Amino acid sequence: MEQQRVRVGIVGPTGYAGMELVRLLAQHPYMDITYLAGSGAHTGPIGDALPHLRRLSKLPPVSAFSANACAESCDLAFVALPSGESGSIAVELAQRGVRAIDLSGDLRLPGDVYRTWYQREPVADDVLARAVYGLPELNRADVSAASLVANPGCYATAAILALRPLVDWVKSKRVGPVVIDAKSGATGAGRAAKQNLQLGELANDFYPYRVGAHQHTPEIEQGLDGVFQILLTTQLLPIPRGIFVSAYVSLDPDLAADIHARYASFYESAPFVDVLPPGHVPHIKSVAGTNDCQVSVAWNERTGILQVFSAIDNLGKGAAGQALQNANLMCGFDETTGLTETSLWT
Ligand SMILES: NC(=O)C1=CN([C@@H]2O[C@H](COP(=O)(O)OP(=O)(O)OC[C@H]3O[C@@H](n4cnc5c(N)ncnc54)[C@H](OP(=O)(O)O)[C@@H]3O)[C@@H](O)[C@H]2O)C=CC1
Ligand SMILES: CC(=O)N[C@@H](CCC(=O)OP(=O)(O)O)C(=O)O
Repeated sequence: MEQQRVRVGIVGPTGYAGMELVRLLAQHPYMDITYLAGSGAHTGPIGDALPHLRRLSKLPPVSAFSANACAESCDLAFVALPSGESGSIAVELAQRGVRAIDLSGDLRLPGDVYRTWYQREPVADDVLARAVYGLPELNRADVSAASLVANPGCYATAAILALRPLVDWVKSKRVGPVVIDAKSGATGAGRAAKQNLQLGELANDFYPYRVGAHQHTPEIEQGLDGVFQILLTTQLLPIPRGIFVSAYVSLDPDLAADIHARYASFYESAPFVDVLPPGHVPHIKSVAGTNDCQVSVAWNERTGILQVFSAIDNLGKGAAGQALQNANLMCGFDETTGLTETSLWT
C-alpha cells in the first residue's frame, strides 16, 4: 500500500535547528516541505539565506510567519524559534488542527517551574497539560498519539538517556545527588550574534556557564521521575556541534554487578541508543550529523562510583533529529525513517 504523504512546515528554518530540519526533511521519503517561515528578516529562496541549501531549489520560499498560511499548507509543523516565542506559536497551530512539535523549552515543564528557571511567563496550564514530552525512548506510545509535542532540550536528552536505565532500580534505595558534567558545541547557543560566540572569544578556551542556574536542571530531574537530585555543570566547547555528558552516581555495589548488561537490555529496542561494549567510550565525532546517542558505563569499584558517558549531536538527537523521530511516530511511520545517516566523523 502506498504511504500517505505528509505536508510539513518549518517555522524558523534560518536558525541552526531549523536548517538541520530542512536538510533532513528534504530527503524524507514520505514528507514534503510545503511551508517555510521566520520573523520576516529573511524572505525568498532558502538558498539565498543559506548557501548550503541552494540545491534544494524546489522548496517553497521563506515568508514571514502567518498562522493562517501555515495551517492551510501543512499537516504538521516544526516550530524552532527562541524560547518565549516558540511555544505559543506551536500551541496556536495545534489548536488549528496542525500537529505541532515545539523545539524550544516553552512546553517542557510545569508552568511554575518554567517561570522560575526561564524567568518568563509560561503558557496556560491547561495547554501545557496537552503537550507530550517528546523523548521516544521514555514514552513512545504517548508521542505516537500526540498532536502537540515538546521536543526535549539538548543537554537534557543526553543526560536523561545516560541515567534513565538506573531509575527503576534505584527507586527503593537512597541515592545521593548525581553529578552531571555536560559540554556543548557552539551551535547549541543559536545563530544570533553574541560576543561570547565570536571566534576570538571561543577559540582556545573552555569554561562553565550559568553555574547552578541552567534551565535544563529541572527538565533532567523530571525526565528521571524525580528519583535523583542532580548537580549540573554546563560548559561551552570551542567546536561547532556535539554534546558530551559525564555523569557520576554513587551506587550500591550489588546494583553495579551487571551494569553493562542492564543498560544494553534497557535500550534493546531503542534504535538510536547505542550502548557501547565495555571498555569503549562515546565520541562526539561518532554521532556528528546523526540522530544517535552513544552511551557507555564504567563501574569504579575503588570509589563506589558509576561513571556514565553519553554523546549526541545537539542538532541531531538534541534538536532536529529527535523532532523528526517524534514526527515519524506521530505520523505512524517507522521512527528511523529519514534518520539512518552514518556519522560524518568530523
Ligand atoms: N541549537 C540547538 O542545539 C538547540 C536548540 N533548541 C531550541 O530550538 C529553538 C531554535 O534554536 P536555534 O535554531 O538554535 O535558534 P536560532 O537562534 O539559531 O534560530 C532562531 C530562528 O527563529 C527565527 N525567529 C526568531 N524570532 C522569531 C519570530 N518572532 N517569529 C518567527 N521567527 C522568528 C529566526 O528567524 P529569522 O532569521 O527570520 O529572524 C531563526 O530562524 C530554540 O528554542 C532553542 O532553545 C533545542 C535544542 C538544541
Ligand atoms: C551552548 C548553549 O548555549 N546551549 C543552550 C541550550 C539550548 C537549549 O536547548 O535551550 P532551551 O531549553 O531554551 O531549548 C543553553 O545552554 O541555553
